[in-house]
Amino acid sequence: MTTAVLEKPILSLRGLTIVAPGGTTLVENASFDIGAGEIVLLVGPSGSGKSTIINLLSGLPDAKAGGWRVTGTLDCGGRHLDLSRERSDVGGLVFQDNALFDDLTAGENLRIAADHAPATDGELRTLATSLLPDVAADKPVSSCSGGQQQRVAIARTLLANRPILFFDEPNSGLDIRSSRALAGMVRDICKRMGKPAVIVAHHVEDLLPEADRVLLLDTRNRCLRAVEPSLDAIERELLALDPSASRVSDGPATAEPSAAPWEGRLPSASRGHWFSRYFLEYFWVLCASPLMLMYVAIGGMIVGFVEIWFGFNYHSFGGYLKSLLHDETLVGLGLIQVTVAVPLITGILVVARNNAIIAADLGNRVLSSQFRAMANLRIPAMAYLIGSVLLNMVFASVVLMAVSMSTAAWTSLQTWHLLFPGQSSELFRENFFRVFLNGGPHVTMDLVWVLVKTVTSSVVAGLAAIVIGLRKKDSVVAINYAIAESIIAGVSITLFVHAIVGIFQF
Ligand SMILES: Nc1ncnc2c1ncn2[C@@H]1O[C@H](COP(=O)(O)OP(=O)(O)OP(=O)(O)O)[C@@H](O)[C@H]1O
Repeated sequence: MTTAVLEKPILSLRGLTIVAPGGTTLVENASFDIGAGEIVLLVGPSGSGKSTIINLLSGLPDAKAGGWRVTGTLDCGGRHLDLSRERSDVGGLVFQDNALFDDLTAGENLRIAADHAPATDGELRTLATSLLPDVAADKPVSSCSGGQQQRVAIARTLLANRPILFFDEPNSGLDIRSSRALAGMVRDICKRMGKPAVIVAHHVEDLLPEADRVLLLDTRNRCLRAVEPSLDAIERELLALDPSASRVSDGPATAEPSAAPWEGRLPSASRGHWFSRYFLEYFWVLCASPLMLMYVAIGGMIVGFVEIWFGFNYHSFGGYLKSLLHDETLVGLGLIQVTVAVPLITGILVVARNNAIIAADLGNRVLSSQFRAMANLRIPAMAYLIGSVLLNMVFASVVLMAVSMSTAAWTSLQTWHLLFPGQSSELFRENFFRVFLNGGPHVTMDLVWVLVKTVTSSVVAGLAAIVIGLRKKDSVVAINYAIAESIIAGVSITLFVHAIVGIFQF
């Protein structure tokens, strides 16, 4: 472990130990100092813990959530933090994927950071906006180029006004010229602000000319140590840690990497396999998840209770004729429950929930370019995803209807027992299901109509959710709108289909 000795460090970290949830120690008792305006490159094998360290120092909750163990102390700006108890907030982090707020304009991304910063002076704002001469403040970030988005992300982090800047692989995916321009920009920022920057990078060549120091995360000794800031030296050190890596830090962090864990793990599979893979994924979420089953079961129970309770207690002839008209009332309530009430309520419940899921699922796939990736990889997205969704909407409508019908009938029976204690369940069954037990062609037709309206409303509502979900999405907010739209469209379609079929039915 090496501790750089600086006259006036901005940040002093002592005894940093990080243990990952699985029990792997990433660093042990590491210490380092960073001085004003310094640029430090943090290098190390893939998976060694570089991002974890800068996330931790930037105060990101997930760096310490879920079983991570961290110890060490940090001194920065006159504050002393015990990292085992306190969260560090000394770092402003530029995320690898920029993590811009895509529902805000470029200007708003900057303003919201400034508005939540401890203090931002005019000079800082000038510096931040000077990075964006070619970006209009009212430009949506989704229409900025990749380079512009990165500069918006850097400017936003500057305005957060934290003592140290952290960059997580800022030059991955940049060409040499852009990568050098980025390094120059970071140098300029550090000089003008007098703040240090720590850059996590795999491709260090273009960043090295601007770096003051290089720190290596040594996976063998689990320490952070200084390395000569030259490409040869860095390459040598990384190869020593991971002899199988052919290029700088592209190999995994394990001491003896091999392809063994992958052996036999990539068997080829037919299209049928992939269709069923997606089909089962949607089957679970749209049809068979315990939450869904519980949801429609409870829906059915409420219908079953309400129908019998109010059907008898608010009979048009009052309590006087309740017993006299008992049998015929039960017949009517049974017919309405099976052919109208349960299909309608269950249809609405299923479509509302599933349309939200479909719009969210497809919307996220659109936003994260998954359909483009599928097209590029010649994966038939329409067959796998859309086909699976529609088939599952049909399944869900029938299966869940059956669940809901059962719980509705059971609850009706229990409610009837409450109202007519001592009567036999047989009496209930004979009358409640009399129309269906007697059989006949009109009964079959009634049940066919139930099936028609159930499946039709589910498929048409599902199609609406698919169309809405597949529309272009620029932001998370667009997905939220799509979810709301698809619920409204789905429920309206269900009401409409049930009303129209009801007219034909009776
Ligand atoms: N949520 C998590 N739960 C368990 N282990 C995790 C979690 N997140 C990361 N890790 C593990 O912690 C280690 C360090 O991850 P980290 O992302 O910090 O590495 P890195 O050096 O930045 O890697 P790379 O250079 O490939 O981005 C890895 O071995 C990773 O598998």
